[in-house]
Amino acid sequence: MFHIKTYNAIANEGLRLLDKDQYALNLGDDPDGIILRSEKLHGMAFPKSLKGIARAGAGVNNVPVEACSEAGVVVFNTPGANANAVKEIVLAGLIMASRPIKEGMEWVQTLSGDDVEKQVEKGKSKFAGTEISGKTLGIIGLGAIGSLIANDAYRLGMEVIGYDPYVSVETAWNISRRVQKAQSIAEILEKADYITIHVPVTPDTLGMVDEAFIEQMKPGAVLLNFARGELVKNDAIIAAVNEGKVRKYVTDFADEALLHNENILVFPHLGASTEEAEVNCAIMAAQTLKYFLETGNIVNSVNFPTVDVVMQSPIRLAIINKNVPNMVGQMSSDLAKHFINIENIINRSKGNYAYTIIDITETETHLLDQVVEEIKQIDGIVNIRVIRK
Ligand SMILES: NC(=O)c1ccc[n+]([C@@H]2O[C@H](COP(=O)([O-])OP(=O)(O)OC[C@H]3O[C@@H](n4cnc5c(N)ncnc54)[C@H](O)[C@@H]3O)[C@@H](O)[C@H]2O)c1
Ligand SMILES: O=C(O)CC[C@@H](O)C(=O)O
Repeated sequence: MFHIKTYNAIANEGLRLLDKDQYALNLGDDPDGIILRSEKLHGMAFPKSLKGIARAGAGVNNVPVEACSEAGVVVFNTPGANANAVKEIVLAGLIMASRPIKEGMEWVQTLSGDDVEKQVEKGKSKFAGTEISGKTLGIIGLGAIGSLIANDAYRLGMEVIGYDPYVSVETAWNISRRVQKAQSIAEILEKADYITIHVPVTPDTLGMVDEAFIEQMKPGAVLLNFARGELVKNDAIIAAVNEGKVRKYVTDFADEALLHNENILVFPHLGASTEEAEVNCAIMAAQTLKYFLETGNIVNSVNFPTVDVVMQSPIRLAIINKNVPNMVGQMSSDLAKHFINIENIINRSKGNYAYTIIDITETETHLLDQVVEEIKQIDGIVNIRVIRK
């Protein structure tokens, strides 16, 4: 029986994939796996039982990924599962930044009398806006979300220019050839009337929108941030909005300092909040975690390499080890010492850690226990799991 702890509202369509005869949900303090959305796990002491954490979403900055690697906990996310939801809200943000729709709708509710229609026609000029068609949209980060926005903004009549020095080949294939490729962020800032950012928070991107970034923007440009609050220095953007250098700042990340400013549109982290995205993310998170717990195979991990091998032997050893020389040699020789036959072995690394799967022939329990203990003693082994078919 695997124990799974959940945080935040995880759609039932995902949770119901964890069959009741094999999985217990939110029972006890020793989970094998965690499924969460935006709950912050920084500072959490990991129970020894914990093997995997699945983020039902794209960003993993609420999970202490490095500490997870050290503890041998595999962290997964759900690439692309909520991208369409974010794309749609960004398109709404582009239009809301261009036309005072919300203000107009609030005003119309204040009217009364038989001549509401006449009052509307007389007063509506205060709510005229501009169009996005013909304007230039700069996109920083052409991943799952940025690439969808690029294609649709182009279809809506915008000139689109994108910057992403690490774009994946798969995503690049999906981006319309009409989307121009910028060589630098400076090129985007020089040309764009609207700038939208879709990069993860990393040491490189943290606070990327600062005074120097804003200084390079076209006067009166609009900035949209549906990626993460930490990417933008709030003091800098508030000052720029107040001075009129930035026409509007549209963000999905609330902070008290951003509220009650007519030129800052704050959404309550709604980017992924659609029925479809919540279901997609929950299903992908549950499937990925289940696959890992049951087979040891890793897909969609942010801290360990993809290792996806059909299990053809009765016993699998799934080992997390430091990425240092001679780990596989030492593990193999421990098995050889006990005349245990290896049917398949694979070792892949990602950064400072590696994952090794060793499929072996049927082995008596006492012998298996002994060899597992010996492998655990090898310097550089983080943890080892025995999975039976
Ligand atoms: N508002 C929300 O509810 C919501 C929902 C989903 C995702 N997000 C945020 O959006 C981010 C992007 O999501 P995604 O699904 O598109 O992820 P993704 O991994 O598919 O795309 C991220 C892209 O950013 C690029 N990138 C990384 N560093 C860069 C840099 N310095 N300059 C330019 N490009 C860079 C990568 O190459 C990649 O193509 C997530 O990390 C998350 O923080 C927010
Ligand atoms: O779960 C959510 O509502 C937000 C998820 C989003 O921030 C993400 O990074 O995918």
